[in-house]
This record gives sequence, C-alpha cells and structure tokens, in this order.
Amino acid sequence: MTPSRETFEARLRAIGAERYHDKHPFHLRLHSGGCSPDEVRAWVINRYYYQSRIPMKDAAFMSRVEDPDLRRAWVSRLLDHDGHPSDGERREGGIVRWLRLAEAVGLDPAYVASCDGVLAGTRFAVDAYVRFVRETPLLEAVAASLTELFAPKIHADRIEGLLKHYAFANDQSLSYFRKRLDEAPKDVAFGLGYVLDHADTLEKQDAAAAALTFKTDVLWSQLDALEHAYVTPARIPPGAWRPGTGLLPVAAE
Ligand SMILES: O=C(O)c1cc(C(=O)O)c2c(n1)C(=O)C(=O)c1cc(C(=O)O)[nH]c1-2
Repeated sequence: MTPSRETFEARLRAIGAERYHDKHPFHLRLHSGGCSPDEVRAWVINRYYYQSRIPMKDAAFMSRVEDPDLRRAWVSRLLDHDGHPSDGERREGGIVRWLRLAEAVGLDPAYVASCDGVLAGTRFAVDAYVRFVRETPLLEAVAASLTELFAPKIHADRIEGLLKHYAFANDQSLSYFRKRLDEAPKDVAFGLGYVLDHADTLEKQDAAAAALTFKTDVLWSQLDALEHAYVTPARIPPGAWRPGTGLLPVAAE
C-alpha cells in the first residue's frame, strides 16, 4: 500500500531534519561569528557558483516540461535570480543582490562573477545538481528542490547571526537573504504540492526521497570542500582563490 500524503511529507521533512546543511560546522561557525574575513570571502565566492547555476538548472527543468501550466508556475524561479525583464525594482534579481554581498565583504564583484577561483569540489557538486535536474524524471527534479523547505530558517538564522557578529552586515549587504524569505515559500508550497500529488506509488515516494537526500549531499559537499580548503589548517587546492586576490582596491590596501 502507498503511504499517505501525511506520512510521505513527514518522511521528506525528516530528511531535512537529519541532513540539511544548517547543521554543517562551517555554517555554525559562520552564523556565530567564528569565521575570519577571508573565510567569509571564500564562502561568498564559492556560493556564488551555486547561485549562478540555480537559474540554469531551472531553465533546464523548464526545457523538459510539456505542460504550459507547469512552465508558467516555474518561470518565476528563473526571474527571481536573473531579474525581471521589465524596468523598475523587479529588474534586480538574486544574482545582483549576491554580488552586492560580495562587494560588502571587500571582493571585486567582477572577480566573483567570473567564477575563477571556485573550488573544484564546489563545481562538481553544483554541476551534479544541474545534471540531475536535466536527466531525471520531473518528479525527482522537483523533489530535489525541496531542500528549500528548510531554507527560510537558515536564511533567518543567517541574517540574525551576520548582523550580530560582522561589520559588513547591514540591510543592503544582506538583501539577498531577506528577499529569499519572501520568494522561497511560494516555490516550496508549489514544489511540495507537486511532489505529494505525483508520488502516488511507494516506488515514486522512494525515488523522490532519494532525490531530496541527493540534494542534501550536494549542499553538504560544498561546505566540506570549503572547510577543507580555507579553515585552518587551510589546504587551498591549485587554481582556487587565494586570500589577498580578487579584492576591491580599498580592501586590498
Ligand atoms: O542559503 C541557503 O542555505 C540556501 C539553500 C538552498 C537550498 O536548500 O537548496 C537554496 C537557497 N539558499 C537559495 O537561496 C535559493 O535560491 C535556492 C534555490 C534552490 C533550488 O534548489 O532550486 N535552492 C536554494
């Protein structure tokens, strides 16, 4: 017998409770003020790669969808990150806001946007997510996005922690996270509804749960790579960002 919607939803939520990257030691240090300026910079540089690939994975998803209603429901995700084509406030998307954070921590936004210096571990994890969404059944691709169920809490914790502990943090520099607090709930409500509706056999529920687990691994692995490379004793791999480079002129002085 197929487990009920409620049982299945509880199964998905339990995956986040156990495996979401809010529990990663790097995030715990970041949010409690324990990161050095260069550790924060390394995080901003590497996390930019994730940000830059999210709209690409959403475009990849939409390219496979035959149902116009589903494409219409999905397209706002792309615009949330890339910005709306019309003029005005909505023109600015998450990528621009992330680059504002980069500037606030002393990085040259053009350097960050170039993705030079991104860790190979970050690229491998993020590219695996984009490929997963391009290749797996739509149900699994949507299920993988459901880590966003747990994102509003980490964004709220991050805003609070960064404001408390770091001089660079203010409403401007953290606008990316504030905006996600408005954007993510609509994505999650839609994505969760879709997965609960379409996972109508035990096999599909298993596949959706495996997709969500895979995504928690994508997120966790990025922080493992970051921690290994930049937290003392730092072991920066060849080709990755080196502290002192990619800075705005004032920060470099
Ligand atoms: O700061 C975070 O911890 C975090 C996590 C996640 C996530 O859970 O994948 C996303 C975001 N932020 C985010 O800002 C975002 O736009 C986003 C989109 C997606 C996705 O899979 O489509 N995840 C996330």
